[in-house]
Amino acid sequence: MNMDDVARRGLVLLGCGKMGSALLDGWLKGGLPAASVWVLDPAPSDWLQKTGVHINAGLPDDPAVALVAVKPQMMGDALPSMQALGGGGTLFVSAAAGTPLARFEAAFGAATPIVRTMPNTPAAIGRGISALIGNAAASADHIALAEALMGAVGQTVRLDHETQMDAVTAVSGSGPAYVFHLIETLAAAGVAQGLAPDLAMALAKATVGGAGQLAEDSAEDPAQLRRNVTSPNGTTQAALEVLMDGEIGLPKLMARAVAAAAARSEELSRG
Ligand SMILES: NC(=O)C1=CN([C@@H]2O[C@H](COP(=O)(O)OP(=O)(O)OC[C@H]3O[C@@H](n4cnc5c(N)ncnc54)[C@H](OP(=O)(O)O)[C@@H]3O)[C@@H](O)[C@H]2O)C=CC1
Ligand SMILES: O=C(O)[C@@H]1CCC=N1
Repeated sequence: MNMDDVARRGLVLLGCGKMGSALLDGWLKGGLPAASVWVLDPAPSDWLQKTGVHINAGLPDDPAVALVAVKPQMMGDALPSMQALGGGGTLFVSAAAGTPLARFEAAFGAATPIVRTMPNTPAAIGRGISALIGNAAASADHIALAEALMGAVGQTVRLDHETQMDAVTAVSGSGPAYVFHLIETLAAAGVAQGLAPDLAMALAKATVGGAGQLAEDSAEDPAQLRRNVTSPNGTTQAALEVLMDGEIGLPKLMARAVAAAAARSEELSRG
């Protein structure tokens, strides 16, 4: 099974908020026909209504995939609308944070193939990364289908253990927010140094975007790329002495932030 099967049999998307929209945007841009998509969402956005997908309409009998993208706290209300698809030929994929595979097995039966994934919002431009792990009922074909689906909007990685999902969520699921905050704070710091806000924001966005692309494309690792910018006793060194401070610098701050996100993911999993 691949994206052609998804186009032929259909994809049901439960919840089309920020993450569901980012995924759908990426799939539609990648060529998935709007007519192959059925979305269930109580308040469809203007953007969604313009896409041409089926919205809150009767579901196909045997869609290839049913993807869950509602908040963990909404599962109890939302999952019953997919009940009819459980135990059939449909692969369930969950993008929800802090919601174990066992939660879906309880809703749809342990024989239902379910893949848990953690995507991120750069999926909207085909630059996401999604980690995946399946339940016992998910065959190699099911995992391959989930990989094709998430691979259509970025990179994919397979996990060995579901317990890794808390840390993955904290690094790549939530990670775009940390980077957006870096852009905000870098621009604000430029304004504090006398730059006009528009100019500071343009510099910050291009710097983070360009550095991210360079880190992905370069044969050198990020530590070496950092050293390449840092002239001895120059301007970057002056800044890094602040950022890399052992007590109040970024390493400790980032470790605390990621630990807080992972702890929250684990807490959500316990219900
Ligand atoms: N945002 C992100 O960057 C990421 C999010 N995720 C996960 O994706 C999931 C969705 O998050 P996010 O998109 O941010 O949240 P949003 O609140 O933006 O989206 C959830 C959507 O589901 C809708 N919804 C609520 N109840 C139901 C229901 N009963 N049936 C169908 N749809 C319903 C909501 O409608 P309404 O607003 O009207 O309630 C909303 O449109 C979460 O589980 C989150 O953990 C995973 C990775 C990254
Ligand atoms: O903040 C959240 O809970 C979700 C999961 C990862 C990103 N957003």
